[in-house]
Amino acid sequence: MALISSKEILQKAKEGKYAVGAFNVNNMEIIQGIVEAAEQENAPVILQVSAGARKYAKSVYLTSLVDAAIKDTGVDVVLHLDHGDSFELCKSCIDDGFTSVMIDASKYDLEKNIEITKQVVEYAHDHGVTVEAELGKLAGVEDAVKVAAKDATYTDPEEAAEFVEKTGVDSLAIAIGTSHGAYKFSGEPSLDYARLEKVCELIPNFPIVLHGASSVPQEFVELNNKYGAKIPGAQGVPEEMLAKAAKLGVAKINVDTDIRLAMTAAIRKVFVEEPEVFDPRGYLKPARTAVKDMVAHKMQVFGCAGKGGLK
Ligand SMILES: O=C(CO)COP(=O)(O)O
Ligand SMILES: O=C[C@H](O)COP(=O)(O)O
Ligand SMILES: [Zn+2]
Ligand SMILES: [Zn+2]
Repeated sequence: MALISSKEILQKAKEGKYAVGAFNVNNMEIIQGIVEAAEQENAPVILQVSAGARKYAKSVYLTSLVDAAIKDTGVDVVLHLDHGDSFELCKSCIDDGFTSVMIDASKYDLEKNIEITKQVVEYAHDHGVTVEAELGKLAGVEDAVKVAAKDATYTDPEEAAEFVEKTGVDSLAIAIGTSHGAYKFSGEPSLDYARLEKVCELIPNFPIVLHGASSVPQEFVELNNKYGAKIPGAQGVPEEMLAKAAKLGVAKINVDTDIRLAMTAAIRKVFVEEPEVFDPRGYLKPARTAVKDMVAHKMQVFGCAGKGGLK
């Protein structure tokens, strides 16, 4: 039981044609819910911290809580920086004890993205830390975009191969039609599987990462709306599409929005149905259980349940 880098678990996932779930964490209940799900399902697990999460909770709280979760459950955990936007932030997280970092320089041109990513890879590998990078742009991508626009934002497979070769990065996030948040598709959900297959053909045995991969389960959306939320029309990536992506070569699948939806629905339910409750444990306990159950289900969908290090 330890904090581990993502090297081995993502390599095994790639070989086994399943994906490891990477879940965003912001507080104790979220960490507990996820790690308890990993224990129950005996699944490998990645806990990821965004710059915003680090600002909200502070590295020292998050790293201490993750240490406690490992002690409590015996589960191996990867502690990963999500969407690091500079070398300095990645370095700071490595110095804080993170075992994996993402350098997201996808907003820059290819040359600058390669340059910044290489700098992070050098420092990270010196410290036994794995690095994820990103090529292509996710945000604002619609399934109905015209081919020219689509080619400009989706990841170019040839460029991906060049990028991996030149940077020495350990995994790569690509854009094939997913996007962050609760509103992913305006029409029918669709992913560019052909592009994913091409990337995997050009860079074999290399872990591909899918961001913006929440499913936005309609049961959570309806529960939230029933108890006072206003999130009409929220739509995510259907589970069967994620299972297919994992089979085709995606080894890490990122989930944040579904955690938010599951937690908030559980809390709203208590507030509406039990208005006499004002002890935070009264609503945070069901919220934690909702996270655990949702994450355990994801681990089955991604195929990583049963692939963990527990005896
Ligand atoms: O990609 C993510 C974090 O990096 C999360 O994506 P979602 O918004 O789909 O949960
Ligand atoms: O990719 C983004 C994640 O959902 C993290 O979101 P955040 O920056 O609001 O913490
Ligand atoms: Zn993001
Ligand atoms: Zn992301």
